[in-house]
Amino acid sequence: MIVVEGISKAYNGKKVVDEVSFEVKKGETLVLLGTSGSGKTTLLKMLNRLIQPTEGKIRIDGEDITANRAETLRLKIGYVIQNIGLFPHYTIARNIATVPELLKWDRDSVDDRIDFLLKLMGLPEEMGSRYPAELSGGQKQRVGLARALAADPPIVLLDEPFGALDPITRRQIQTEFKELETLLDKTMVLVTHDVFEAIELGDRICLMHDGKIQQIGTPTELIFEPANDFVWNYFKSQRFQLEMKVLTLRELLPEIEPFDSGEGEKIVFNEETSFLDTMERLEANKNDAFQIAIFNEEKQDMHYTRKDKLWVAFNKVKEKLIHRNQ
Ligand SMILES: Nc1ncnc2c1ncn2[C@@H]1O[C@H](COP(=O)(O)OP(=O)(O)OP(=O)(O)O)[C@@H](O)[C@H]1O
Repeated sequence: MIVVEGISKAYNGKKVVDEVSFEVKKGETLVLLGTSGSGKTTLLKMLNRLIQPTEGKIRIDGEDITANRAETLRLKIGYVIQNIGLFPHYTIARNIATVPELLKWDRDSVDDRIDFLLKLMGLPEEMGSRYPAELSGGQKQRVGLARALAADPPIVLLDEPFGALDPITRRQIQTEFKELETLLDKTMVLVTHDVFEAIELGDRICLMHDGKIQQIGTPTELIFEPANDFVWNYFKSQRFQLEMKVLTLRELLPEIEPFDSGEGEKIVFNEETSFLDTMERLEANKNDAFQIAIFNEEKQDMHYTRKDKLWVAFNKVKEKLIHRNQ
């Protein structure tokens, strides 16, 4: 667990991070979202002591992070930096092996770990002997993540980990990232200025502006219960799509009228799929004569319905959320 208490950073007397406090629970992903220059990267770098705060305290699992040497702290914190930052003169394998080698793992364990991580990231084994310049942007990004995970750190900090990727690759890697089992129990803090990425990956979002937290909460809270005008305006231009993105089929389920014709094509969705992703997948399917099956993993149960009934449920749930907050 990470506890940040009244952290500030000032340059030339101006606070670029201004008395920020929050907690990140074990296994939780907190996204730092905000406009350019709002202090996200500075805040992230204070968590692994790359930047020294002007005031405030940071504790990890109860211990002040300044209690030990910065190098010791960094060994348990994986870090994916902006623009990937691979060492150009090292092979991919050596890049991935950086931290295990610092930790003086034996050769066989390092080699096994490299093989495991290349596989995990969907990269071919032969890539280990290539150099960063011989990889595509998406492949480099995967290597950057593999390197951060190399020594299996309990905490991972990610600064724009999918920046510099085209939107299609970006989305694909985000989805893969979300499904990586290795990351399930990790405590993560991720910086992005991409609102959809924040909703996709964050358990909670911390929206920053001018060095201050404007709101911290679940994606649904930020969209449907904005704390102030800044938060409302920040999401305004994409509001409708964002409403579709934060609501999952699980949240709509109580309002979805069942429909089962018993025949015809069925498209199966997991409950955790967002309404936006559901609709995009349905739009891509030209044949309208299908049924929708929503799978509830806990109950191992299927809920059958139709596209128009999903829209009705979405509008009902949205109305309820809006009214609750008036
Ligand atoms: N070493 C420094 N000296 C002076 N000012 C700095 C320094 N580092 C950062 N700043 C300023 O602090 C502010 C916050 O920068 P930071 O990089 O944390 O923002 P950010 O939210 O991560 O932005 P971006 O999304 O553009 O990366 C900016 O105004 C920046 O110019």
